[in-house]
Amino acid sequence: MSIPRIVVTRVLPPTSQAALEKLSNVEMVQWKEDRNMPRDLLLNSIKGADGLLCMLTDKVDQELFKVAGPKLKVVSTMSVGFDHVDTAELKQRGIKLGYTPDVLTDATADTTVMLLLAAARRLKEHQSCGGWRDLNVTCHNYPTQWREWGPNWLCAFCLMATVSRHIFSQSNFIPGVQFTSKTLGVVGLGRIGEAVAHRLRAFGISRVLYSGRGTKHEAAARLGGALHVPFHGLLAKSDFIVVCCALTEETKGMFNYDAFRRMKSSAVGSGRNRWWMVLGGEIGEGSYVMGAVGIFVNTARGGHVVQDDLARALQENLIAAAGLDVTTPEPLPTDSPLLGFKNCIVVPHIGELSHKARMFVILSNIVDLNISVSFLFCFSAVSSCAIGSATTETRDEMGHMAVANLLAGLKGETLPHAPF
Ligand SMILES: O=CC(=O)O
Repeated sequence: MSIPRIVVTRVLPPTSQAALEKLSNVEMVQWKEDRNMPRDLLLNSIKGADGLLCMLTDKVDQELFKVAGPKLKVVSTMSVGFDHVDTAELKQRGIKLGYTPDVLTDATADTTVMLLLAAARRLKEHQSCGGWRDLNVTCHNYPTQWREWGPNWLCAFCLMATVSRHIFSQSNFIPGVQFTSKTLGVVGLGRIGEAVAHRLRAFGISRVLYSGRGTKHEAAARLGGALHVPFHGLLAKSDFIVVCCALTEETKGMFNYDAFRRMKSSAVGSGRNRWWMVLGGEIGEGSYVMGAVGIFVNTARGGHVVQDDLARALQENLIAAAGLDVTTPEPLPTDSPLLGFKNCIVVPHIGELSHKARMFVILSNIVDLNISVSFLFCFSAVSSCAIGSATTETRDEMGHMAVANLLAGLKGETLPHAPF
């Protein structure tokens, strides 16, 4: 019997890489550079291979299966999502699929809460601008001078802002909003969705709504009675919306202009909120509003969102703020309008950061806590960005699971972690 040939598209986290390197009786082609394996090289290498260990950034489509040929027995992806794999074609060819569920639930849920907090408390604008345009600060750096604390600083006194418009001229800071007594809408109450809701209950969220296929009685009960509602109901009733579902034909583009239009918003400037303008007279776009809700966070897949529609919704103040871990494409081009909004915080699906970029993020965050700037830098610093699961523990575990799936598949055994 010939030695099985495997293709591994990236260097794995240290301990699973070591395990991979110890394998005997396999012929391995591994892409060792700290960027995605070029497509033509992948196609070239996969010819006649028995197994593929890939990342969420590798497209495993008809073309790849065709080129691989009949020997391919297993595709092991080091990710929980497998929307990059053409599962219909894979099944038809009798190829097994391995993935890495569960281990990244906590890390991704933490990232979701981090983004929700950052968006809800307006971290990007408050931190980068110090709250005072009057001091001639730019929005991408620390202010040259911090304003002293005051009782109305960055707070939601709409009328007062109008009266003192000369003081607040041009400032368009929307105050933060806390979670207490608010409603959370979870799109997809799977493992990650439940973990997010569980965490946010501790922050004082009073009601959890969820949408998606079917009622999740057990998860709903664990959350103290989460309510299953239709998607449009969730949009209309939730103060915060988190996307935690898989990307499928059904969920692709589900957050379009119409969806954003249906979300709650207390941001000033949209037609629905004109009463604020009436009340507030001269209040400009995005001025002070009490408790801005209508916050959208996506840590699932960029494909859930029609990005131009999100930009338009932010532009028109249809929603109060957004937090994104995932975008289309990844990395997001540095000229994307989404990066320009003060109320849109974007982090690069940090899974595949290079060590250099990772160090830069860590250092810059520690040194000056300038999240927006450091992450922006990352976009241009690395070729492949994918954060949700980027903790050392999670990544190591994912690597081991991916190797175990690959080996089981090569031996024709049942994969330890398979989605179907
Ligand atoms: O996004 C991360 C994953 O699917 O593992």
